[in-house]
Amino acid sequence: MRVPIIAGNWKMNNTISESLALIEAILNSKLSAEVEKVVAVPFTSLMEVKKALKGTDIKVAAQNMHWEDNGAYTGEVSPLMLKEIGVDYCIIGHSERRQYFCESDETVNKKVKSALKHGIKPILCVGETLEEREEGKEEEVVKRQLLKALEDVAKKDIGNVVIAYEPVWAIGTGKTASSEDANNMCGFIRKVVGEKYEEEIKEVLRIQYGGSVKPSNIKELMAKEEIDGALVGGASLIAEDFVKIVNY
Ligand SMILES: O=C(CO)COP(=O)(O)O
Repeated sequence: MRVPIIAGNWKMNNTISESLALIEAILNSKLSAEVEKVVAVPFTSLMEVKKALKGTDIKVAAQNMHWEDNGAYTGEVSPLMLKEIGVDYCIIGHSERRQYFCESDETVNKKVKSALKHGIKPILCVGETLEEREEGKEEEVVKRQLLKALEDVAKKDIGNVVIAYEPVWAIGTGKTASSEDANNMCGFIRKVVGEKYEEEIKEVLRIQYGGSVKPSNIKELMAKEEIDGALVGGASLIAEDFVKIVNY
């Protein structure tokens, strides 16, 4: 049984006080205990949000990290710093980081390995652009991203990796991949990872869909065999919507 995992990616939104107000609003509602819940908040809010969530079953994620423990990397945040705060997960390789901040398959791989080494669970993002999909290359692109990101990742660690399939053209655009397309790609991801490791991995690997997930489409997505959760952007900034998505 794969426990469903719904994560809100706040992106570059919410100051510390705004973050705490959103957490308070979320905690005012009853959230399903059967779903693993994660909020990926800006670095500046991590510590306060972690404290505010103490005693709840909501996990905290960073949205990025450097792969080195420390060093001359001005402006970067290391896994040790995240670990001390008690961060549980870290989003790695989000398409916005690939697109705007030169994140490559190589740096994604370094970050995934570093996160695992430090006991931070990566939420590894993969997904094709519209152009790549129109050229029929979506599987080729996602397979390349996956195999490179998981290079030298040991079999014993793979159960701690969550994969998020986020087609770039569906992010923040209001366009959702059809539940069939999302399901097919999540199935393809499961197959690729199963081939790289072993068949049993397929049973435990959790794969999220991300891209314009809303209260109105979550049920249909989660009903699909291969989709184990969602990585939610815009809708996770509205407490009521996030709660509805978690309680799908
Ligand atoms: O990028 C996303 C989550 O990481 C998806 O964002 P939206 O839900 O705003 O489309």
